[in-house]
Amino acid sequence: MPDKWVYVTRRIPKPGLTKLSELFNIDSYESDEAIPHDVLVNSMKEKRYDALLCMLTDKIDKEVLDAAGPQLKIVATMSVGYEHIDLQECAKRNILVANTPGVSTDSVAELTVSLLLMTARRVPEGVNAVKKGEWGQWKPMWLCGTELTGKVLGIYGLGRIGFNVGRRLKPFGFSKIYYTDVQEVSYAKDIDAEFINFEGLIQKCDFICVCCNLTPQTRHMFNTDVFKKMKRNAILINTGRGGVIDHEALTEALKNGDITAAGLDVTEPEPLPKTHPLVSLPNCVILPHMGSNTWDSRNAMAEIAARNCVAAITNVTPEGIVSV
Ligand SMILES: O=CC(=O)O
Repeated sequence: MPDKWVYVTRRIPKPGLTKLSELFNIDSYESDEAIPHDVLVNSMKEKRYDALLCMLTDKIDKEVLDAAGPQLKIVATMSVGYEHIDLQECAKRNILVANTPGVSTDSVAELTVSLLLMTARRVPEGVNAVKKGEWGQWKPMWLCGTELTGKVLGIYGLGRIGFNVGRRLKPFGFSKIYYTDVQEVSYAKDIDAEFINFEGLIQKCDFICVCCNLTPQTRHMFNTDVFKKMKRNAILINTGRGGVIDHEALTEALKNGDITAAGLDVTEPEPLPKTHPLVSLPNCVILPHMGSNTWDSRNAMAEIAARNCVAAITNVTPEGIVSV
Protein backbone atom coordinates (compact mmCIF):
# COMPACT_ATOMS: atom_id res chain seq x y z
CA MET A 1 0.00 0.00 0.00
CA PRO A 2 1.53 3.39 -0.95
CA ASP A 3 2.17 5.71 1.98
CA LYS A 4 1.44 8.94 0.11
CA TRP A 5 -1.97 10.59 0.09
CA VAL A 6 -3.64 12.86 -2.42
CA TYR A 7 -6.90 14.75 -2.03
CA VAL A 8 -8.94 15.22 -5.21
CA THR A 9 -11.65 17.88 -5.02
CA ARG A 10 -14.06 16.37 -7.58
CA ARG A 11 -14.88 13.21 -9.52
CA ILE A 12 -12.35 13.24 -12.36
CA PRO A 13 -11.90 11.16 -15.54
CA LYS A 14 -10.36 7.71 -15.14
CA PRO A 15 -6.94 8.39 -16.70
CA GLY A 16 -6.27 10.80 -13.83
CA LEU A 17 -7.24 8.29 -11.16
CA THR A 18 -5.22 5.51 -12.82
CA LYS A 19 -2.11 7.68 -12.82
CA LEU A 20 -2.62 8.83 -9.23
CA SER A 21 -3.09 5.28 -7.99
CA GLU A 22 0.46 4.39 -9.09
CA LEU A 23 1.78 6.39 -6.15
CA PHE A 24 -1.02 7.60 -3.94
CA ASN A 25 -3.86 6.56 -1.73
CA ILE A 26 -6.73 8.69 -2.99
CA ASP A 27 -9.37 10.56 -1.04
CA SER A 28 -11.82 12.59 -3.08
CA TYR A 29 -14.95 14.70 -2.94
CA GLU A 30 -17.25 12.27 -4.74
CA SER A 31 -19.40 14.73 -6.61
CA ASP A 32 -19.71 16.45 -9.98
CA GLU A 33 -20.44 19.70 -8.14
CA ALA A 34 -17.80 22.02 -6.66
CA ILE A 35 -16.67 21.27 -3.13
CA PRO A 36 -17.81 23.98 -0.66
CA HIS A 37 -14.85 25.89 0.75
CA ASP A 38 -15.50 24.86 4.38
CA VAL A 39 -15.74 21.21 3.36
CA LEU A 40 -12.40 21.49 1.57
CA VAL A 41 -10.80 23.12 4.61
CA ASN A 42 -12.12 20.38 6.92
CA SER A 43 -11.13 17.62 4.52
CA MET A 44 -7.58 18.94 4.38
CA LYS A 45 -7.41 18.65 8.16
CA GLU A 46 -8.48 15.01 8.18
CA LYS A 47 -5.21 13.56 6.91
CA ARG A 48 -1.73 14.80 6.13
CA TYR A 49 -2.06 15.02 2.34
CA ASP A 50 1.06 15.17 0.17
CA ALA A 51 -0.75 16.49 -2.89
CA LEU A 52 -3.95 18.39 -3.63
CA LEU A 53 -5.56 18.02 -7.06
CA CYS A 54 -8.09 20.83 -7.48
CA MET A 55 -10.39 22.49 -10.03
CA LEU A 56 -10.72 26.10 -11.16
CA THR A 57 -13.77 26.48 -8.90
CA ASP A 58 -11.80 25.78 -5.71
CA LYS A 59 -10.31 28.78 -3.96
CA ILE A 60 -6.95 27.58 -2.68
CA ASP A 61 -6.19 30.25 -0.12
CA LYS A 62 -4.30 30.61 3.16
CA GLU A 63 -7.07 28.83 5.08
CA VAL A 64 -6.88 25.73 2.88
CA LEU A 65 -3.07 25.71 2.94
CA ASP A 66 -2.95 26.18 6.74
CA ALA A 67 -5.41 23.30 7.13
CA ALA A 68 -3.31 21.12 4.82
CA GLY A 69 -0.14 21.46 6.87
CA PRO A 70 3.57 21.68 6.01
CA GLN A 71 3.93 18.29 4.28
CA LEU A 72 1.78 19.39 1.29
CA LYS A 73 4.09 19.38 -1.74
CA ILE A 74 1.89 20.42 -4.63
CA VAL A 75 -1.35 22.05 -5.63
CA ALA A 76 -2.11 20.68 -9.10
CA THR A 77 -5.07 22.32 -10.80
CA MET A 78 -6.98 20.53 -13.54
CA SER A 79 -7.19 23.73 -15.57
CA VAL A 80 -5.09 26.15 -17.53
CA GLY A 81 -6.21 29.13 -15.42
CA TYR A 82 -4.77 29.43 -11.92
CA GLU A 83 -6.20 32.70 -10.62
CA HIS A 84 -8.05 30.68 -7.95
CA ILE A 85 -4.77 29.71 -6.28
CA ASP A 86 -2.92 32.07 -3.93
CA LEU A 87 0.53 31.77 -5.51
CA GLN A 88 2.24 33.92 -2.86
CA GLU A 89 0.96 31.75 -0.01
CA CYS A 90 2.07 28.61 -1.86
CA ALA A 91 5.53 30.09 -2.50
CA LYS A 92 5.93 31.03 1.18
CA ARG A 93 5.34 27.38 2.06
CA ASN A 94 7.47 25.93 -0.78
CA ILE A 95 4.38 24.32 -2.27
CA LEU A 96 4.60 23.78 -6.02
CA VAL A 97 1.72 24.92 -8.20
CA ALA A 98 1.07 23.27 -11.56
CA ASN A 99 -1.60 23.62 -14.25
CA THR A 100 -2.46 21.69 -17.42
CA PRO A 101 -1.30 23.80 -20.37
CA GLY A 102 -1.38 22.56 -23.95
CA VAL A 103 -4.03 19.87 -23.79
CA SER A 104 -7.03 22.18 -24.02
CA THR A 105 -5.59 24.47 -26.69
CA ASP A 106 -7.44 22.80 -29.57
CA SER A 107 -10.74 22.39 -27.74
CA VAL A 108 -10.82 26.03 -26.60
CA ALA A 109 -9.65 27.32 -29.99
CA GLU A 110 -12.37 25.27 -31.74
CA LEU A 111 -15.03 26.62 -29.40
CA THR A 112 -13.79 30.19 -29.87
CA VAL A 113 -14.22 29.86 -33.62
CA SER A 114 -17.69 28.31 -33.16
CA LEU A 115 -18.75 31.11 -30.83
CA LEU A 116 -17.46 33.77 -33.19
CA LEU A 117 -19.37 32.27 -36.12
CA MET A 118 -22.51 31.74 -34.03
CA THR A 119 -22.43 35.34 -32.85
CA ALA A 120 -21.57 36.88 -36.22
CA ARG A 121 -24.30 34.91 -38.03
CA ARG A 122 -26.88 35.12 -35.20
CA VAL A 123 -27.20 31.34 -35.09
CA PRO A 124 -28.88 31.09 -31.64
CA GLU A 125 -31.56 33.60 -32.72
CA GLY A 126 -32.25 31.48 -35.81
CA VAL A 127 -32.47 28.25 -33.80
CA ASN A 128 -34.82 29.87 -31.28
CA ALA A 129 -37.00 31.32 -34.03
CA VAL A 130 -37.55 27.84 -35.48
CA LYS A 131 -38.31 26.33 -32.06
CA LYS A 132 -40.78 29.13 -31.27
CA GLY A 133 -42.61 28.80 -34.60
CA GLU A 134 -41.44 32.24 -35.75
CA TRP A 135 -40.08 30.99 -39.09
CA GLY A 136 -42.50 32.60 -41.55
CA GLN A 137 -42.11 33.59 -45.19
CA TRP A 138 -38.57 34.31 -46.44
CA LYS A 139 -37.66 37.93 -45.63
CA PRO A 140 -34.77 39.79 -47.23
CA MET A 141 -33.61 41.48 -44.03
CA TRP A 142 -34.36 38.87 -41.39
CA LEU A 143 -31.54 37.66 -39.12
CA CYS A 144 -28.83 39.28 -41.20
CA GLY A 145 -25.41 39.02 -39.63
CA THR A 146 -21.83 39.83 -40.55
CA GLU A 147 -19.36 38.03 -42.80
CA LEU A 148 -15.75 37.46 -41.76
CA THR A 149 -14.27 37.90 -45.22
CA GLY A 150 -12.45 41.19 -45.61
CA LYS A 151 -12.83 42.18 -41.96
CA VAL A 152 -10.13 42.98 -39.40
CA LEU A 153 -9.52 40.44 -36.66
CA GLY A 154 -7.96 41.29 -33.30
CA ILE A 155 -6.65 38.80 -30.77
CA TYR A 156 -6.11 39.98 -27.22
CA GLY A 157 -3.54 37.56 -25.79
CA LEU A 158 -1.51 35.63 -28.38
CA GLY A 159 -0.54 32.70 -26.19
CA ARG A 160 -1.13 29.09 -27.23
CA ILE A 161 -4.89 29.49 -27.43
CA GLY A 162 -4.86 32.94 -29.07
CA PHE A 163 -2.40 31.74 -31.70
CA ASN A 164 -4.49 28.66 -32.47
CA VAL A 165 -7.62 30.77 -32.77
CA GLY A 166 -5.77 32.96 -35.28
CA ARG A 167 -4.51 29.92 -37.17
CA ARG A 168 -8.03 28.56 -37.52
CA LEU A 169 -9.60 31.90 -38.42
CA LYS A 170 -6.99 33.00 -40.96
CA PRO A 171 -8.48 30.93 -43.85
CA PHE A 172 -11.76 32.84 -43.51
CA GLY A 173 -10.07 35.69 -45.38
CA PHE A 174 -9.70 38.51 -42.90
CA SER A 175 -8.00 41.53 -44.48
CA LYS A 176 -5.73 41.88 -41.46
CA ILE A 177 -4.98 40.17 -38.15
CA TYR A 178 -3.71 42.24 -35.22
CA TYR A 179 -2.75 41.05 -31.77
CA THR A 180 -2.04 42.71 -28.45
CA ASP A 181 0.04 41.10 -25.75
CA VAL A 182 2.61 42.17 -23.18
CA GLN A 183 5.27 41.87 -25.87
CA GLU A 184 5.73 40.92 -29.52
CA VAL A 185 6.05 37.19 -30.16
CA SER A 186 8.04 35.69 -33.03
CA TYR A 187 5.46 33.00 -33.92
CA ALA A 188 2.89 35.71 -34.79
CA LYS A 189 4.43 35.82 -38.27
CA ASP A 190 3.15 32.27 -38.92
CA ILE A 191 -0.37 33.70 -39.07
CA ASP A 192 0.69 37.11 -40.47
CA ALA A 193 -0.50 38.79 -37.29
CA GLU A 194 0.81 42.27 -36.54
CA PHE A 195 1.53 43.52 -33.02
CA ILE A 196 -0.49 46.57 -32.01
CA ASN A 197 -1.10 48.37 -28.73
CA PHE A 198 -4.45 48.03 -26.97
CA GLU A 199 -5.72 51.42 -28.19
CA GLY A 200 -5.02 50.41 -31.78
CA LEU A 201 -6.63 47.00 -31.33
CA ILE A 202 -9.90 48.34 -30.03
CA GLN A 203 -10.15 51.08 -32.64
CA LYS A 204 -9.22 49.10 -35.75
CA CYS A 205 -10.80 45.66 -35.29
CA ASP A 206 -14.19 44.38 -36.43
CA PHE A 207 -13.83 41.20 -34.37
CA ILE A 208 -11.87 40.93 -31.12
CA CYS A 209 -11.20 37.57 -29.48
CA VAL A 210 -10.16 37.77 -25.83
CA CYS A 211 -7.84 34.83 -25.21
CA CYS A 212 -5.81 36.04 -22.21
CA ASN A 213 -5.54 35.11 -18.54
CA LEU A 214 -7.12 37.16 -15.80
CA THR A 215 -4.42 39.18 -14.04
CA PRO A 216 -4.50 42.55 -12.24
CA GLN A 217 -3.36 44.04 -15.59
CA THR A 218 -6.13 42.49 -17.71
CA ARG A 219 -8.98 42.93 -15.19
CA HIS A 220 -11.84 44.99 -16.70
CA MET A 221 -9.69 46.05 -19.67
CA PHE A 222 -12.93 46.17 -21.64
CA ASN A 223 -14.88 48.92 -19.89
CA THR A 224 -17.18 51.84 -20.77
CA ASP A 225 -14.35 54.01 -22.15
CA VAL A 226 -13.13 51.17 -24.35
CA PHE A 227 -16.59 50.28 -25.67
CA LYS A 228 -17.10 53.93 -26.68
CA LYS A 229 -13.86 53.79 -28.70
CA MET A 230 -14.59 50.45 -30.41
CA LYS A 231 -16.19 50.27 -33.84
CA ARG A 232 -19.97 50.21 -33.72
CA ASN A 233 -19.98 47.09 -35.92
CA ALA A 234 -17.49 45.33 -33.60
CA ILE A 235 -18.13 41.85 -32.25
CA LEU A 236 -16.37 40.88 -29.01
CA ILE A 237 -15.69 37.23 -28.18
CA ASN A 238 -14.38 36.10 -24.79
CA THR A 239 -13.10 32.61 -24.09
CA GLY A 240 -10.34 33.79 -21.70
CA ARG A 241 -11.74 34.88 -18.36
CA GLY A 242 -14.95 36.75 -17.56
CA GLY A 243 -13.18 39.33 -15.39
CA VAL A 244 -11.37 40.81 -18.40
CA ILE A 245 -14.69 42.46 -19.34
CA ASP A 246 -16.72 44.81 -17.14
CA HIS A 247 -20.12 43.17 -17.60
CA GLU A 248 -22.16 46.19 -16.57
CA ALA A 249 -20.33 48.26 -19.18
CA LEU A 250 -20.82 45.50 -21.76
CA THR A 251 -24.57 45.40 -21.08
CA GLU A 252 -24.82 49.15 -21.71
CA ALA A 253 -22.60 48.96 -24.81
CA LEU A 254 -24.76 46.21 -26.34
CA LYS A 255 -27.99 48.03 -25.48
CA ASN A 256 -26.76 51.40 -26.82
CA GLY A 257 -25.27 49.92 -29.96
CA ASP A 258 -21.70 51.02 -29.06
CA ILE A 259 -20.73 47.56 -30.32
CA THR A 260 -22.85 45.11 -32.31
CA ALA A 261 -22.64 41.83 -30.44
CA ALA A 262 -20.74 39.72 -27.93
CA GLY A 263 -20.12 36.00 -27.56
CA LEU A 264 -19.05 34.89 -24.10
CA ASP A 265 -17.96 31.48 -22.91
CA VAL A 266 -16.67 32.97 -19.65
CA THR A 267 -18.48 35.49 -17.49
CA GLU A 268 -18.28 37.33 -14.21
CA PRO A 269 -19.69 35.81 -12.07
CA GLU A 270 -19.88 32.14 -13.04
CA PRO A 271 -22.46 30.78 -13.26
CA LEU A 272 -24.13 33.90 -14.63
CA PRO A 273 -27.64 34.02 -13.12
CA LYS A 274 -30.42 33.77 -15.69
CA THR A 275 -31.76 37.10 -14.37
CA HIS A 276 -28.55 38.90 -15.41
CA PRO A 277 -29.44 41.57 -18.02
CA LEU A 278 -26.92 40.15 -20.52
CA VAL A 279 -28.81 36.84 -20.67
CA SER A 280 -31.90 38.37 -22.26
CA LEU A 281 -30.07 40.49 -24.85
CA PRO A 282 -30.48 38.98 -28.33
CA ASN A 283 -27.05 40.29 -29.38
CA CYS A 284 -25.24 38.46 -26.59
CA VAL A 285 -24.52 34.75 -27.00
CA ILE A 286 -23.58 33.15 -23.70
CA LEU A 287 -22.19 29.66 -23.22
CA PRO A 288 -21.62 28.01 -19.82
CA HIS A 289 -17.79 27.98 -19.75
CA MET A 290 -17.50 24.92 -21.98
CA GLY A 291 -14.34 25.75 -23.96
CA SER A 292 -12.42 22.65 -22.96
CA ASN A 293 -15.44 20.34 -22.66
CA THR A 294 -14.27 17.53 -24.91
CA TRP A 295 -13.38 14.06 -23.72
CA ASP A 296 -10.02 14.45 -25.47
CA SER A 297 -9.16 17.49 -23.38
CA ARG A 298 -10.72 16.39 -20.12
CA ASN A 299 -9.03 12.98 -20.07
CA ALA A 300 -5.70 14.59 -20.88
CA MET A 301 -6.19 17.33 -18.28
CA ALA A 302 -6.94 14.78 -15.55
CA GLU A 303 -3.91 12.73 -16.54
CA ILE A 304 -1.54 15.70 -16.59
CA ALA A 305 -2.79 17.01 -13.25
CA ALA A 306 -2.18 13.52 -11.83
CA ARG A 307 1.27 13.32 -13.46
CA ASN A 308 2.09 16.68 -11.88
CA CYS A 309 1.19 15.29 -8.43
CA VAL A 310 3.36 12.22 -9.01
CA ALA A 311 6.24 14.36 -10.31
CA ALA A 312 6.24 16.58 -7.23
CA ILE A 313 6.57 13.57 -4.92
CA THR A 314 9.24 11.90 -7.02
CA ASN A 315 11.30 15.11 -7.26
CA VAL A 316 10.73 15.62 -10.96
CA THR A 317 9.71 19.09 -12.20
CA PRO A 318 5.98 19.01 -13.03
CA GLU A 319 5.07 19.73 -16.67
CA GLY A 320 2.87 22.70 -16.01
CA ILE A 321 4.81 24.47 -13.31
CA VAL A 322 3.39 27.90 -12.47
CA SER A 323 5.66 30.46 -10.90
CA VAL A 324 4.73 33.53 -8.86
O1 LIG B 1 -11.05 27.60 -18.36
C1 LIG B 1 -10.52 26.53 -18.36
C2 LIG B 1 -9.20 26.31 -17.88
O2 LIG B 1 -8.62 27.20 -17.25
O3 LIG B 1 -8.70 25.18 -18.08
